[in-house]
Amino acid sequence: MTDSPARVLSDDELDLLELALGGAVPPTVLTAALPGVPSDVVLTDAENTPLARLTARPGALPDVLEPLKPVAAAIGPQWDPAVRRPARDVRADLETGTGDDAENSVGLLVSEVPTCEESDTAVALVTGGGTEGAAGTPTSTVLLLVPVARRAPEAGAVGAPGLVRAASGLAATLAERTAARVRTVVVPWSGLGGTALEDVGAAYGAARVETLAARRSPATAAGVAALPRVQDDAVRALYPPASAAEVIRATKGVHRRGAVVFFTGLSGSGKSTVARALAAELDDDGLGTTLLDGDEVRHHLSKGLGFDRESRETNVERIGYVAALVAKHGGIAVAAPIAPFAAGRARVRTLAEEAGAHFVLVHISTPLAVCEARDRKGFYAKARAGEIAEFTGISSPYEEPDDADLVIDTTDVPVPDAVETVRRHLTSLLADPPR
Ligand SMILES: Nc1ncnc2c1ncn2[C@@H]1O[C@H](COP(=O)(O)OS(=O)(=O)O)[C@@H](OP(=O)(O)O)[C@H]1O
Ligand SMILES: Nc1ncnc2c1ncn2[C@@H]1O[C@H](COP(=O)(O)OP(=O)(O)O)[C@@H](O)[C@H]1O
Repeated sequence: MTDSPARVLSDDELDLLELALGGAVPPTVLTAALPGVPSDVVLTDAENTPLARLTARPGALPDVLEPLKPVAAAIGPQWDPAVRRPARDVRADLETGTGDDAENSVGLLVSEVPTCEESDTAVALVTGGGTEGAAGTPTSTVLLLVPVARRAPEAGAVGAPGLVRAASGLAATLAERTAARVRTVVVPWSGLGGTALEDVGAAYGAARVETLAARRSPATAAGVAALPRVQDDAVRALYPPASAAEVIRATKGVHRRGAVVFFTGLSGSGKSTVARALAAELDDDGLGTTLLDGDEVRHHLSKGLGFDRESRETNVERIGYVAALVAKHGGIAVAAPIAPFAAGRARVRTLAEEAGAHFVLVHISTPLAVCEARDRKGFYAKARAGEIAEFTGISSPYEEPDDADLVIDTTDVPVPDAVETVRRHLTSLLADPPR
């Protein structure tokens, strides 16, 4: 770790950092998007993981970007390392031409779930039929560029995992209907930084870039825009008004009983990693999920609180209060603080139950030795050296839960398995009828 000042990046800024680290945009684009950034700064995620260092050469704006730790990967198709690759690696593949052809390549931007019309457009673009590109020459290499943001999609919109799966469907269609070599490439993209998505696509190595959704005909665009209304109209045509209102309400999830999924465990045990991946999976299942990550909460809800027993109890109580509020209105709250004390955890269970919500206590029981060996943030080394007081597991206690609904040791349980265990448990609870 370095002692340079740290700057915690938002989800959108993290997307831009990942692009810059991968060589898709120059570091100056990142610098310009971080107003007031000092000339030597460590960029971290919301969990304080030092991801990169940004420094300035004399007399210039910061434009030297040095990776420190890899950006943590969650699970889901959008995080598959086979498709979420740095721009420079994708470009190098094209240029060294292991069966690829950089000169005769096209990048197809799949920024929205492709319609039938766009599948046909993509085939036409690749075979050279009826398009202005490449003068009728079939394209030999296709990059299906799928821009995905970390931030949650708007309610009702297809999220990142769904978009990647839909793009893979298009890749299969292209492989079937054309002779081109097709690769799906996930591009971290929040829109921040002012660079055009087409230019970012070009930085992945494609000779030209086409945006599929921009080629939608007015009729298709209007059809897509009208879909939610059409669905409700179909319900109204089948049911009398009072029944239709109930059917529409039910399809929008208004009646669902909420839940609080509360992770507890040592620092570095894997709470955030599993909780984040779980929240993304639940979102993808259409269950609106609110993530209350331990470290992130301390930047906002619990800003200024320390790590003495009383401050920790206050912190956990606040998390429990917000989580119960979310769950009371049918939402799913996923919280991941250390929550070292049994009394605080019991209080959260009570708050959730009083809100009529399900409560799941997940103990991430990864042993101290493993957490310390991971030391992603360098805190254990500092705690051992006496530079951090009252550090959980070193100089402050962790009371092991005896009431956990699930106990998962991530030493030998991979992230997807841990997520699946919690998801299965939660899904069976949510199958309960509403209150
Ligand atoms: N003294 C001390 N002890 C434990 N942890 C410390 C301390 N100082 C800072 N940190 C960082 O803060 C994160 C834990 O905050 P929490 O809000 O989860 O803790 S608590 O529930 O209030 O006990 C924890 O984050 P995670 O590693 O994500 O658990 C640490 O990075
Ligand atoms: N099976 C696993 N489950 C969760 N995290 C794992 C696993 N294997 C390795 N890790 C790593 O352990 C670290 C856990 O950190 P984090 O999720 O921030 O823990 P916490 O939130 O409990 O402090 C991450 O760097 C993660 O990549």
